[in-house]
Parts: sequence; C-alpha cells; structure tokens
Amino acid sequence: MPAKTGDQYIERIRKAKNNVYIGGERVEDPTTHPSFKNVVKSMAHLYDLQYENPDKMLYTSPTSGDKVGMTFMRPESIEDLIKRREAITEWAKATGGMMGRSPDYLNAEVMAMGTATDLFAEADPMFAENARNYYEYCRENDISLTHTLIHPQVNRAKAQHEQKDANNALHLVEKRKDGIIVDGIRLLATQGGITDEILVFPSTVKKSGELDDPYSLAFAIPNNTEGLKFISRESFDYGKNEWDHPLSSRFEEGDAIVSFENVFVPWERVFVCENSSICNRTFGETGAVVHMSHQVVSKNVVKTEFLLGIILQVMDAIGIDQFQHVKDKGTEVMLTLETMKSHLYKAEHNAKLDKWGTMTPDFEALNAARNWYPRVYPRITEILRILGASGLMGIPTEADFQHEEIGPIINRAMQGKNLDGFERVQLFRLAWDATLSAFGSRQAHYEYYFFGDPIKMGMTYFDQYDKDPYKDFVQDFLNKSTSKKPNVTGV
Ligand SMILES: Cc1cc2nc3c(=O)[nH]c(=O)nc-3n(C[C@H](O)[C@H](O)[C@H](O)COP(=O)(O)OP(=O)(O)OC[C@H]3O[C@@H](n4cnc5c(N)ncnc54)[C@H](O)[C@@H]3O)c2cc1C
Repeated sequence: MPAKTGDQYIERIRKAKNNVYIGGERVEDPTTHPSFKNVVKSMAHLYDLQYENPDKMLYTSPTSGDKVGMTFMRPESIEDLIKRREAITEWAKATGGMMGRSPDYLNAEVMAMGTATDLFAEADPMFAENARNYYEYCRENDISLTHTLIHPQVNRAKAQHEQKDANNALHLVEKRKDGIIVDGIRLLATQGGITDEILVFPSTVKKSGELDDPYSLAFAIPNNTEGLKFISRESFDYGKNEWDHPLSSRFEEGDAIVSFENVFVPWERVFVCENSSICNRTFGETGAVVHMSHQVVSKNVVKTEFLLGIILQVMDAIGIDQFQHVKDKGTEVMLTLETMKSHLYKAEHNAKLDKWGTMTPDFEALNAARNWYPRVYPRITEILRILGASGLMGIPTEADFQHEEIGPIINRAMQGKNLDGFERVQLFRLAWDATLSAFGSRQAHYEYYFFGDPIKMGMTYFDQYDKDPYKDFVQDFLNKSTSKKPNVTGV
C-alpha cells in the first residue's frame, strides 16, 4: 500500500488496542486518552505532511511501484541522501525538532539493517532474508516503530548473566519449530504504545560476552502481540492548551518500560538469536548507526535553528540584544548551529557507496556530531534560561489574560520592548517549555542519553580515533631539532 495518511495512522493505533498502561490503569484507546491523544495528533500530522508535500516526502517503491515514505529510501547516490535529509528536515520543522522519534529515526534503522544483511546471515541465511523482508514490509505498509535496546538498570557492575535476578531482563526461553518464546523486561520504548511495531535490538554501545547469549536477541513484533505490555511513565502533557504549554501539549512522546510475558516471535521476525557476537556488531556492521546519525544530525540542525530563533526573539522582546555578553551567548548558539551544519554537509559530500551499493554518509563527520551535541545541548538551554531570567517564571496563563480584572493588568505588566503582554508571555512560555518544564527537562535528558551513554560513546570514540597522524606530526617536529641527544644512561 502507498504511504499512509494521518487518519490511517490513527485508525491503525485505535484498532490495534496495544496493551498500554499509565497511572495505574490500562489505556483503552491511546488515540483518545488524555496522555497520548495530542502526540498521536502530531504523529498524524507528520503522516499527512507526506501527502501535503509529496515531492519531498514520497518516492516510488522499487518493488510495488507505490508512492512510499522517502525516509525509507535506500540512497544510491548523494542526491538520494540529500532527498532523505530534506524529508527528515521537513518533519523536524513541523515539530521544531522536539520529537526525537518522528518515524524517520527508525525508518533509517530498518532500511540499513534490511539492506546490509550479511552479518545476520553469519548465523543462518534465514536471518538475512528476514531482515530484508522486514524492511520491505515496513516500507510498503508505512509501519510506525518504537524500539528497545537496554536491560533493566539493576547492577551495572555485573554482566547480565551475573545479575541476582538475571532473567528479569528479556531472554530466550525456548526455541520452537515455528519461532521463539521470550520473556522479561526491556527499556525504554519512546512512543511505546502509539506505534505499530517494536524493534528489539541490542544496545548500540553496551557489549556482551558469550555467557550473555540468552539475552542477545534481535527481532520485531507488532505492539499488540499477546504477552506484550507497555508501562508508560506519567505524561508531561498535562492537558493544558497549546498557548500555555506550546510543546508539551503537542510533542510529548512518552517513554515506556516493556514487559514480555512468554511472548511468541515467529522465526520470520527473528534477526539474531542467542548470539552476542552478532549483536555486538549489529549497529556498526549494518551501517545502521551511520544512517541513524544522519537522521539525528539533520533533525538536530533544525532543533538548534528553532532554539536559536527563540533565543533571538527573547533578546528582541526585552531589549537585551545590544549587551556584550548577550551577543556572545547568541554567538555561541550560532556557532553550534553552523558547526552542526558543517558536519552534515561534510558527511553528505564525502559519502561513499558501501559494498551493498548503499550511498553511506561519511561517519567521521556524523560520529563527531553525535558525540558532540549531547555535550552542547545543555549549554543552549542554559543560555536560553540565563537570557530569559524572571521572564521564564512570570508566565501567566491564557486564562489569566482572558480574565476581566487581571487580564488588562498583566497585559500591561508583561509588555516587552515592542510586544504587548500577551505576545511577550506567549514567547516566554515557549522558552519555558523548551527548557524548564517537565517536557523541556526531558528534552535535555533525551538529547544526552537517547543514542547511548555519552561517556561510553566518548571512550569508544577516543579508542577508535586515528591518533597516529597527530602523534607522528609532533614527533617529526621534535625530530627536526638540531640538538644532539646527550649520551645519557639510566632510563
Ligand atoms: C528520554 C529518554 C528516551 C529514551 N528512549 C529510548 C528508546 O526509545 N529506546 C531505547 O532502547 N532506549 C531509550 N532510552 C534509553 C537509552 O538508550 C539509555 O538511557 C542509554 O543507553 C544509557 O543506558 P542506561 O540508561 O541504562 O544508563 P546506565 O548504563 O545504567 O548508566 C547510568 C550511569 O552509570 C554510568 N555507568 C554505567 N555503567 C558504566 C560502566 N561500565 N563504566 C562507567 N560508567 C558506567 C553511566 O556513565 C551513567 O552515568 C531513552 C533514554 C532516555 C533518557
């Protein structure tokens, strides 16, 4: 079928009756439940954009000839990569980059894993075939996805098999003729209950040894599979209107603990079974990490543009843009934006065909950007907080402005340089929701952790970085010294 519309997305979620829990109750229908209905609407809007802007958002399926989502496309040229980025950008613009799990993130993952399948074939050619078929299935049915990579946080000093209650984590229970039975917990599924299917994959950064093979699995199943439960954290969408909570009321994606109770996974949906070695290499050797990074960096360029826009508007609103330190803080964010763009353009400019014929961005540039952004994102929001000052707390609600008595008072009290109180507070509420609200705080936490622990990522980055050229550079410089080495002993 061709790419889906917003209504089709909602209808599927409604019919699926995914097993979602929140606040101690089972959710009958996430599309109407107060904690989920607004983000469902935002997701629907993203799917509608595919048809509002088909030239950018759709392409012709190589198998069915249908118009399918551009972010599923396997790029074969730099032009294709740019087309993918333009579609990613289009979706990010619709949310100010505030939905980390717009569908393009995991579409990139299934595209890469369904194309570079040799790794899965190491254990059995069937697994490679499964990954190829799954990519095609997702693309042809515009499947929305969540994913879960992490074992529960019980005792990080021990491997999974050494944990006191080792089978608390998702593990293989039984191999049957028709599939496998799995049981246990996985974390942390953003958009858990409001998507069609779940990808269960190994962590991108945590490596396992052979004794962890029972926990080393990769598969995909529908979110309404029997035995599957999504236990969602409390919502940061407090049911306020879009004026009061401009971001939380639209883009609160939710994060869920995922419980598997003796869940059956048919073999055709299994990609890795009991194989820590393949799991450890999955994201790297399939190129998934590269294509996902391309999506992330493209999205974060837009997110930085959005935050820079808020910062500049705040400066204008209260007339602080001529102060030296304020300009300097604006410059810091501008430099971040331009640096992120440069990473992205270098990644696309230096892209190369991989051995499967997929045009793959230059990972050096993307890897630097994905390691760097979690470090600078808190600074961007800190700058917005510093510049907003009391303005981020003096934020009456829309209802206050409508009130006969206090409305006129606050409209005057909260005026800006060239804005009335209503206009200025609307802007400052946006700045607050991007930084200080529960939603804004989660954004900072998300940017820090969603790709894995940045500390471990940074250690891997250091270990894998080609350091010799720089050491040699200095050694050559030292060797050019005309002084003679003294004939000393004792070292
Ligand atoms: C908002 C949000 C959304 C998320 N969405 C998803 C999602 O959709 N799907 C998904 O699969 N995951 C998701 N995650 C989880 C994310 O993948 C993890 O948070 C990340 O991989 C880090 O793992 P952890 O949380 O288990 O931290 P831990 O590994 O438990 O680390 C906790 C702390 O201990 C330190 N630490 C732990 N082990 C070591 C060690 N061996 N050496 C040194 N230091 C160590 C870490 O540096 C860190 O400071 C999300 C996380 C957040 C915050």
